[in-house]
Amino acid sequence: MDLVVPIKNLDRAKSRLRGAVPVEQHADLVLALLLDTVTAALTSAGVRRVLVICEDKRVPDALAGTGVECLVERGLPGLNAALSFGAEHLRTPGGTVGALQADLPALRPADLAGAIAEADGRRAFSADRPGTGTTLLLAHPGEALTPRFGPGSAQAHEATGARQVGAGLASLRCDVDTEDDLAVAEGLGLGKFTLPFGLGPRRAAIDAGQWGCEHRDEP
Ligand SMILES: Nc1nc2c(ncn2[C@@H]2O[C@H](COP(=O)(O)OP(=O)(O)OP(=O)(O)O)[C@@H](O)[C@H]2O)c(=O)[nH]1
Ligand SMILES: C=C(OP(=O)(O)O)C(=O)O
Repeated sequence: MDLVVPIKNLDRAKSRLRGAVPVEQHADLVLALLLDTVTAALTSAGVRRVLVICEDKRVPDALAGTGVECLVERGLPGLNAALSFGAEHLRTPGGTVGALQADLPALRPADLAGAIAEADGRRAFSADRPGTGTTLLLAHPGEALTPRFGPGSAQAHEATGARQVGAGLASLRCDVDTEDDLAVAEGLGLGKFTLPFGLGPRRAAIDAGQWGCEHRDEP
């Protein structure tokens, strides 16, 4: 099983998360979410290769030495095109390709392995917490990925013949689009890269006077 993970330009990515941290740390937070996701994925049973498709040269630099592969794309027309490009790069005869979202900082390798095992070689997807989006898509062995990510992608993937897996696997379903999502992920247990951006460490830094004054409770 080989997984492709898409990430756009770090300054433009995760716009709904803007303001969760001081503006100069936004790209670092996006990168931290990615690093926790892909390093967890690479240690999951059943996962062989993890390939990040990015738009930003800071990403391959940050992934150096992790074992996660990376290609910088230029000008592909959007998320699904980037995913298909990566999946075709990974595809081998009879091998399985999948797509994993880049914003799963609480991901536990056992949860990803559990979803892959539950799919048992069938085309499958895992929904996000609200149930409308997709955090993981697995193709049928040997077949193209045929991604349908975007608004309402859970239903769109179901319509392509994918069955839902991992309904009870919280860390796989917890994508982080908003500051509230970050708090939920923190409750599940953030990976080491995202941990410093959680509310707990930030609260401690605020109390110690080491955080941007716009985040202080008192003026
Ligand atoms: N390589 C690549 N990645 C993309 C592209 N478009 C979106 N992505 C990534 O695909 C994932 C889902 O993208 P979106 O839902 O559009 O955006 P987002 O960055 O998660 O967040 P918002 O800006 O808050 O919507 C994110 O990891 C994006 O960074 C693209 O054209 N190329
Ligand atoms: C693109 C998707 O997710 P998000 O907007 O949460 O990144 C999706 O779930 O298909």
